[in-house]
Amino acid sequence: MSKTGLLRGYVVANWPVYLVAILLIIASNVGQASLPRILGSFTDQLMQHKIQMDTVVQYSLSLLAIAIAYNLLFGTGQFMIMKLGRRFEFMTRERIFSKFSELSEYYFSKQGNGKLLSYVMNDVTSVREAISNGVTLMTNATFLLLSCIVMMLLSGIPLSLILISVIPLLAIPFLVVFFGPRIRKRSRDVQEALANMTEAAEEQLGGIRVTKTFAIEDVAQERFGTTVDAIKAKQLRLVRLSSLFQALLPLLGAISLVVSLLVGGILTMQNSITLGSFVALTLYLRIIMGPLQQIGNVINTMQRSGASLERVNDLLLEVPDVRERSGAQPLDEVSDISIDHLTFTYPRSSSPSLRNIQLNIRAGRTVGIVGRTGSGKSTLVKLLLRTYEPPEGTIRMNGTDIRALSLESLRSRIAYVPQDGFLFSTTIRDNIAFSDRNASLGTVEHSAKQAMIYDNITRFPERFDTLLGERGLTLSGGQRQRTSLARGLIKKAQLLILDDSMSAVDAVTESGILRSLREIGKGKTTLIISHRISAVRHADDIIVLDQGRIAEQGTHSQLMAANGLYAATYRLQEEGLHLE
Ligand SMILES: Nc1ncnc2c1ncn2[C@@H]1O[C@H](COP(=O)(O)OP(=O)(O)OP(=O)(O)O)[C@@H](O)[C@H]1O
Repeated sequence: MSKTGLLRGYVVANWPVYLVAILLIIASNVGQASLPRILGSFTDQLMQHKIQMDTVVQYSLSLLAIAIAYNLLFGTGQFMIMKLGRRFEFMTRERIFSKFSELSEYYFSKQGNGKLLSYVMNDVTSVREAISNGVTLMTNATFLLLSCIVMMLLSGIPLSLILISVIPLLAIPFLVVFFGPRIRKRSRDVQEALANMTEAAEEQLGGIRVTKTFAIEDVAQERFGTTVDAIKAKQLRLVRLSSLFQALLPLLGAISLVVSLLVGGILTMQNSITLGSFVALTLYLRIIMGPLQQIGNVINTMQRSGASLERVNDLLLEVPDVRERSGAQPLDEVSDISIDHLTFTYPRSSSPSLRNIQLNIRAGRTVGIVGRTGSGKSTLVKLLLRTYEPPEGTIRMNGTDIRALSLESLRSRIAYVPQDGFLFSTTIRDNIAFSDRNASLGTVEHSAKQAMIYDNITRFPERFDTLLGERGLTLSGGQRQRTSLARGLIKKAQLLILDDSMSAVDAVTESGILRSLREIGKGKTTLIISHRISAVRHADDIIVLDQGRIAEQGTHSQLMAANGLYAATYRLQEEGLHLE
């Protein structure tokens, strides 16, 4: 797809409708362009005192018929084009959203949500305006102009007079060529500044609680002000240029009217042309002024939307970092997982986050992963889920490289519970039954019990139908974490990964959840990542990560006997518990 392929594709797919709409607009213009001719001939008959009452009525009815026909034809054509524009808007928003679902975490970490929202809102609207108003006005202006010139010739106005009068208009294409690209460039700058502002607004709103607790509203305001100032400057640059362009076109129209008055007036005085022709000529030029103003407007809009269209196209052309190979195999079940010489460096990072990891996880076992913050625990999980692509051949499930598996089958076999489980603005029930919308209330309740959140939920007046988020209740950090845990536990997956998912619960609740996990974990492979040794001590195998390497590995008792990093951490945490 080229830079404008999205729009071209749409227009090509809908060409019959566009064609009919454009023909209707053209027909309406032809009708309107006959007005001055009729008025010119009326003037001539008036001058020759040939006018009777029935002629006056006839002329009036002709004008009325033209007006009605114009409105019907133009209105229908415009409606068809506007409708296509709206459809384009909806379709593009859907395509952008589906692109968002395709793109990987790395892309989102580079862009920021505000910028992406700006694509969906500002850019798509701008393109829609151009293809709705733009196509209508451009067709209208071009054909009204052409029809007027043809009608002038048909009205018996001498060709030389028409040519002299329209000479100033020949400058229009040059102005378009000069101003067009410049307006487009400045429009792109404005759209990018708008995206930055949306991003800044989103960030400031997201962090408003932190800002308030630190009492630094002034600093936040100033930061936001800087992004607004950037838009102001860029928008001013754009407005200056587009206003100049828009003013020049009617000026050319006015010059052409002056020329026609001057030359036409002299010719009329010399009786070289009739008064009717003179009236018709000036009326035609007057009619042409409208389209000229419109063309300026439309070209401005089109240049602006051209910049937006390029941005939307760039987004749609973005190739996801993690993508499925052609012929990707489905993963039927997760049995053994083998990790072989896995070294991984994040795209914008200079040093590896994981170094030479060698690990075999047998089906049905529970593996604990502990390690200091930043030791690479979550990175390992992200690679298992292919949130980031692991190097070729380093992670295999049932002997198959996970890069050869279909993403959908891989992820649907894994229930992943992150530390900060995002909850949607819907009911608690819907949040828990996220992977299976048809799960019965009984199943949802069972998972809530396993995640030790059931009692909290039943204390809310609306129990599982309690709304969360913007229009509902705000859960505490620990409640949120356990609701997210219930969402993971309900998923019928063979591999369960808990990534520090119990960090915000107290020791008693944690031991309750661990009891449930031992029950749920039967026949499942479970990975428990935690800072707290209490969460992993009963695991079949425990990995201690340190600076991206496996520093120690064994059961709790083996690691305690080894008296290394694990044992030291255990003693420290036990001490902490006693102090509590
Ligand atoms: N998206 C990213 N881009 C670049 N570097 C990253 C990214 N995510 C994590 N890192 C880096 O990779 C290293 C390991 O991070 P990781 O999140 O895996 O640690 P962790 O052991 O899970 O830490 P914690 O216990 O604090 O969650 C850290 O040095 C971190 O800065």
